[in-house]
Amino acid sequence: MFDGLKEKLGRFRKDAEEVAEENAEAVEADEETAEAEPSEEAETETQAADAAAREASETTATTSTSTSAAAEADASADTSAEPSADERAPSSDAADAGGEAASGTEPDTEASAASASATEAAPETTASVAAADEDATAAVSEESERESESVAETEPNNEAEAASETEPDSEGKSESEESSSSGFGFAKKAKSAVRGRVVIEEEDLEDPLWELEMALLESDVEMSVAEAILDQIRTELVGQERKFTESTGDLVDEALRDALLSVIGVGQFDFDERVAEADKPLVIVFTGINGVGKTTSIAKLSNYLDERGFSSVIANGDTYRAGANEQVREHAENLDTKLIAHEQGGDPAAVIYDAVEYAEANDVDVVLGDTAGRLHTSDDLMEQLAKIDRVVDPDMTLFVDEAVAGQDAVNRAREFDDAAEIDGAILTKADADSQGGAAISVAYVTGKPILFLGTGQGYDDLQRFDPEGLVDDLLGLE
Ligand SMILES: Nc1nc2c(ncn2[C@@H]2O[C@H](COP(=O)(O)OP(=O)(O)OP(=O)(O)O)[C@@H](O)[C@H]2O)c(=O)[nH]1
Repeated sequence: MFDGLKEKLGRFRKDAEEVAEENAEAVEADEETAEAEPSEEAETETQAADAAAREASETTATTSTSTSAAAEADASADTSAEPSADERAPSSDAADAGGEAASGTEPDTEASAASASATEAAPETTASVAAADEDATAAVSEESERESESVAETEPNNEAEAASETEPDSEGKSESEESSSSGFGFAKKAKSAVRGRVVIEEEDLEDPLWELEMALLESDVEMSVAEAILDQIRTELVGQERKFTESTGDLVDEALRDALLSVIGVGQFDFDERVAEADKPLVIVFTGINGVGKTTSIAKLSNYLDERGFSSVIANGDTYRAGANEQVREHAENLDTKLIAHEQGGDPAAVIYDAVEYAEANDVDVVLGDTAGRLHTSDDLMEQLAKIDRVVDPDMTLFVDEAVAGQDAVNRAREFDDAAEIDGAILTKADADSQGGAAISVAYVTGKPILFLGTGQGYDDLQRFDPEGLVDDLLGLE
């Protein structure tokens, strides 16, 4: 059942999960960046530079923190693999915001950490990077320049420098470019990670969502329903800081599950409870077009009620089609259920009325009234339905159509509901439907619940429609 749809939803889950996972990884990596201690090796190699910088800072004013001074200091410290002046600008902001300073100096890899520190500051902590950088900046004397240079020159073979020469500041740049192009600031990412949360950008989900929309439409899901599903996924997944609990896959599944449930579950009520609590007899009339499985569904429902301890009488209100009485009689005999029928061409409202009287006289719990399959475009047949409504005033009108009819079934449900208001729907032949478009759309479009699915030709092949169970089945979450 609905295998094609399952496959399409599976594809979306995979794509969206990958996107979410990418972001989650980025957050984690950045968080490490923000908090990482530099390696011992890098620290040792840069102790001299650190000392020089500190010495210089002790002898000069520490309040000078202008960017131009920083650029000068950087220039004088001079290494081939220096981060850009901008990235290293020791503004007071940078000194305050450890995360951003870390981003600039990139101490998350041995190479870049060493590169940054060897030139001017020991990255004992991100704050100290900024502070030392600031101090070194202030120290623009020839002496400190020479000291820094000599320190750098005395350790020409260290691994860090070699690495920094072969890997200049490209990493730092690409990361800052990445941050700005995604509109997803590093600070926010890091903040999210620190709080154990993950943020997903709408643009990241654009492709998977577009593919999901196409997949839903291909599966005959009504356009407004597909849009409602997408909107809800967007609202739930995008831009929200969500607890990064189990996995990003769970996050996507949860959003998709909620979105599907919100459209599939519209108007649900407990059918069995309604029957149990109703004044007897409860009168149910069935509407729908020819050949979709109305008569078979009535027989199945009679069997379903019987299994739950409710008696029923079938009224053949299909006085229009030759052979209809024989078809229903066969079911009634098979199920040992009372049948009320009139001659072909009789008044359907009168047949159902008789069945109600029979039920009242014989303590029968439920009247199941068949009607002629009619095209929703046929005015007199639709008028007959209105007459049944007036004469019998049924407690429940159930619309029956084929799940396999997809979009057509959805349109018919809407039109029948307009002509003779329905209380719910039965979708037959769900066993032969791989798309699931009608099952997903009918309730949302009509505002009335799908109550049963026909899943075969046997009397037992009638399932209570269970939105949660269906969604879990569609998502393989059972
Ligand atoms: N596979 C499958 N076949 C079904 C299901 N429900 C009904 N059918 C078959 O669909 C065919 C039509 O069913 P009917 O009950 O005669 O349809 P109807 O809507 O009463 O048709 P009219 O009496 O012409 O209005 C029959 O062969 C049924 O066995 C179902 O859930 N699954």
